[in-house]
Amino acid sequence: MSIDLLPCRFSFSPSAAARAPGRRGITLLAAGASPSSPSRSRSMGAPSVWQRRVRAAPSVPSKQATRPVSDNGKTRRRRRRKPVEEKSDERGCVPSMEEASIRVGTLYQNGDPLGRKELGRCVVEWLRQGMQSMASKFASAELQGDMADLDAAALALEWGSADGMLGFVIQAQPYMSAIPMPKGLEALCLKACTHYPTLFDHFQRELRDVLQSCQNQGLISDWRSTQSWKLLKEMANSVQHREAVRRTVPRPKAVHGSIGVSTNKVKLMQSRIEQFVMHMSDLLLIERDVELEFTQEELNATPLLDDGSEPPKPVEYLVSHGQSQQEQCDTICNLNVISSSTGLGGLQLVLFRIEGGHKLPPTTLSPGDMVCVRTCNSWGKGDTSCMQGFVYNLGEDGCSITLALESRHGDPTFSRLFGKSVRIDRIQGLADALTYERNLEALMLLQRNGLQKSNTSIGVVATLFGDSKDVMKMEQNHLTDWGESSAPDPRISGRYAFDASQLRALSLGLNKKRPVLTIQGPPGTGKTVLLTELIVRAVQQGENVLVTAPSNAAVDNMVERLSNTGLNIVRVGNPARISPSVASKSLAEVVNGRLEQFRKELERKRTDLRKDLSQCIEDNSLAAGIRQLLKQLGRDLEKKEKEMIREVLSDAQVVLSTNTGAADPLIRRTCSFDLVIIDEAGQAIEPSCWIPILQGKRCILAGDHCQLAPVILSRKALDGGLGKSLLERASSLHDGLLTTRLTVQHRMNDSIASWASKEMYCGLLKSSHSVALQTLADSPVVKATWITRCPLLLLDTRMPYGTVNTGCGEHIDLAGTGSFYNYGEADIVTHHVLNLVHCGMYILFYFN
Ligand SMILES: Nc1ncnc2c1ncn2[C@@H]1O[C@H](COP(=O)(O)OP(=O)(O)OP(=O)(O)O)[C@@H](O)[C@H]1O
Repeated sequence: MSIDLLPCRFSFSPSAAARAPGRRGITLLAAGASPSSPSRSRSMGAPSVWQRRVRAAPSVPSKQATRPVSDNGKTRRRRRRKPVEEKSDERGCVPSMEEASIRVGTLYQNGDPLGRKELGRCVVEWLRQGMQSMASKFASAELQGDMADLDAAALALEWGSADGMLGFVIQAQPYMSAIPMPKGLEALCLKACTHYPTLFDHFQRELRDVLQSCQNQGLISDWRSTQSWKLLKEMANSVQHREAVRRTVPRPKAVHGSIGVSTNKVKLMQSRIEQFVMHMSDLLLIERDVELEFTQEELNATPLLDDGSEPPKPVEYLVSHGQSQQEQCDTICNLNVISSSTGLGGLQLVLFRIEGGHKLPPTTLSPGDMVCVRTCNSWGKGDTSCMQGFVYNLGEDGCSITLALESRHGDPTFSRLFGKSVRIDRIQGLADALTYERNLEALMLLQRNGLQKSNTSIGVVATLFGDSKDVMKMEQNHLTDWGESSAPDPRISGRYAFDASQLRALSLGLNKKRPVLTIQGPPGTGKTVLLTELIVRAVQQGENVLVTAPSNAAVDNMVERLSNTGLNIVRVGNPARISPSVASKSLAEVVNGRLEQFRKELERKRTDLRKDLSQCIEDNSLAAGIRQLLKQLGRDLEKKEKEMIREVLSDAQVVLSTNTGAADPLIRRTCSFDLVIIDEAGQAIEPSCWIPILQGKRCILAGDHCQLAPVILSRKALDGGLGKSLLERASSLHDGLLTTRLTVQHRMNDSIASWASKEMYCGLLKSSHSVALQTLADSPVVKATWITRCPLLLLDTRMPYGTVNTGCGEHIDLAGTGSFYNYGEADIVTHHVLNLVHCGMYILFYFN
């Protein structure tokens, strides 16, 4: 998973670890924050399983320092590694032909760590270096004293679960990808670095070495009594861990019977998946590094007070005189934590007020905005470590703001907020650690489970990674069917008179035996209308549906459309990011609504018990009993909430979330879906689509890859293919078998549509006769003038012979943003819009 697939040179340099995130400016400490490559000088994230509790520490033992030390303090060199190190110095670690030809498929799948025999020395050495870097990071946290903040029990608990083990594998990836893979052995490396027992084995060994080295340097007295080692042992003793590493029965092999193709073909598919996963993981990491870099630039760009003008009263100054700075930067300084409570889904809702009871400065922050939260000094200068959160709401009194944070009490960074001055900054491009982790996790699940018999989406995976012959074979074996559905005639719809291309899409989409359908629809061809109809009919034919989209706005749009269909729908997601217009369908609101009575009753009991407690004269057993009862009430509420969430989700006919949101354990653990529908799929990167897809038996992707593509910041990731959506990839597979096109647009005058049709859609986009000739003047509220009768107006700012009109030349922004300005053109557009408004367009717009 390295970016550059160079032949490996195993001359380990401590720089990989020394350039650890903690050395650099800001360290993002979001809950679930994921690591970025520790060896990339530009990256700044840090391992999340660890980092959730452990801040990146600067000093990392070097290779010399990590040399094993015997208990008597003398250096003991590990004999079995010596030849590798010596040889690699001479010629690099170039695999032999024999090694390079090791078939990944021949590796056994049980829980024993993979050894040198299976992996070969180059891969073993590669693993060693990656795990050494991770172990060094962990040990340095111990040296820094940050381990004291660790909630060891919680960490052990987390580790001792299937999720925790997967989490460990994910956390290890950046360290592994920081080390170039031995050339020709990439698939083997990928296999090894996703095999939990192997990774754990190497990590354990390296941590021991690092700690021993610290002892040798006099930095710790006894490596065995360090917290990190004890914690590791505790984890290793957990039942889950032991089960995972001692599984002697091989994992169920990919069963060709369930997709009807030969074992060899399944192996080929698996190796295609592995290559895909490796490539995408690389690209995700590259993109994440650039996001982090961008984020840091934004954070660094947040202006601080001018050093030369020291204000006498810093808080007053910031609140009054510093308003414009704060407003401009969407920053609020000098906030204090007032209270915190747990919201649905485990989010911490933290209420902040400005010190001294001042009003908040004017701000453009609004609910749903992503912010960075950190402590600051009285001059507003922010700390280097920050947490990620969302604006939940702004207090009506204008003095408070509530943020939803994913971090919890007990997390060092979270706890640090209490009693301190806090500042929050809106960061437009704040790298979302959780999204990165979830995308990566989806890729790993695809690789690990994609072709397992137990995987409900095996048909989808086989279709998207098999060749055309495989797809034909699946059909011959009656496992799939690519024809139209035999469901009730889709022409009978109370809502729309669908055009022929829409009817075909409906019919294909309702075929339960079709694993994949992509619906490509140019603008205005009725994708949203069609999906709504499809969902209603899918539910009618007994399917339960997961609907996702890359953005919250697109999901909310679908929620709105489905709201009046009578279906039982639930919108899952961060309440702060759900549009108020559909909040009534959100999981939080539905659950809260159903629990209202229970809560009231519980509150009444609590009040009575508190009254009783206040009447206890002594702190005797009666008082203790009452306190116990109060605690029990809290537990009852938590339990009831969980039950209710489960009930609401399993009752729902349609669950809606963003692609990333579909990884929410609430959905994963509670629901299984017959059909997954991804709207605006042309705007989603492929890894994110695998999050929902792996949760359903079949999938439908709708969108238009000729419109907006996924937003990718890194040129390298874009060139590598991260910007190519699954919609686009699937449309070109199997001679177009997976795709259908909507060809009639129902929105605009034909003069507009035909231009788009010619330029973008090979002339295939036609206009519905109901709109083909319509102009603004046809509206009863718009005055008919030449402007409103003109369906397409092109304003050319050039003079005859090509010279540009005065004032219409382009100017580059002198501030160096790279933006261009054209005041002349802006004037012309303003003038035109004013003309339209005078003709009544405002009223038309208002009613439309
Ligand atoms: N069969 C139809 N008959 C009449 N009107 C239709 C039909 N299908 C779609 N429309 C109308 O066409 C317009 C565009 O539909 P819709 O928003 O579903 O298209 P879309 O493909 O999702 O658009 P976009 O690409 O902008 O997202 C809407 O006003 C819708 O009511």
